[in-house]
Amino acid sequence: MIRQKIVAGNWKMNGSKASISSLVNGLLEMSESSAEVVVTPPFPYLSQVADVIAQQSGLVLAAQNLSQYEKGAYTGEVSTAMLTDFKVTYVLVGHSERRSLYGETDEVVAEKVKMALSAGLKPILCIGETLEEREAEQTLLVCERQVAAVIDVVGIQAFENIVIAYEPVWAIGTGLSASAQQAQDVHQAIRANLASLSTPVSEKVQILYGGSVKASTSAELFTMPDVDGALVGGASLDAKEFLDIVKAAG
Ligand SMILES: O=C(CO)COP(=O)(O)O
Repeated sequence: MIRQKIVAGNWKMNGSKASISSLVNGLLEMSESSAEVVVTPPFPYLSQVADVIAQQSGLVLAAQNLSQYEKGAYTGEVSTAMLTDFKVTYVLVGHSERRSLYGETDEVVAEKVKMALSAGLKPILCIGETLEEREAEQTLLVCERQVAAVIDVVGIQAFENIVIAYEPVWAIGTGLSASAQQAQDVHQAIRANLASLSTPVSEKVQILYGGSVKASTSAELFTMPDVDGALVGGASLDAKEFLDIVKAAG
């Protein structure tokens, strides 16, 4: 099955009004691409980016996080209704930084996925093992556990509307990317695991790779049959570098 590639930039906690304006303007130089191109600004800049991309199709808006609660006394949180108000399409859920620095458990991640889906947002479910877990040969076990926790809450069919991002923790922000083959091996195993529950769903689900993706490594990465795009951190802060990754996706 042909799956559309997604190239998503996760800007994390970076930028200012001025730098984000110039980054988005740089991205508007994008030429035709068969890939879906997604940008994920920090919350305060969603509106600024939404306004620019409303006038220029080709970029799709994502948020970095959401609350698992609907509304009310949750100081500092952002609800799905607020995200849909700004025409957000995708939302990252369970990024490893959220899991490790903010204590998001598999259960919280699953609740957030459920909340996102109920509002019509598409979750990009981030999974991946630490270096310690890889060395203990637990990579697949960890990924399967993280996916299973979500299946338990939303069911396998819901994965028709969920994107998976495999982001090995040891490759995030370290400059140490997984090789294209290492990514392919894990993606294939994740898909096979989903196939044991539903082949149509497993064939449809897009699995992105994230972790030190650069323009120079992305071409090989995108030749892998089970790699359906990339979730890019650092390199997405540079318009030219990011657009080169988009180009490599086709
Ligand atoms: O965490 C990531 C994307 O969500 C990857 O970050 P880097 O590309 O900076 O390693």
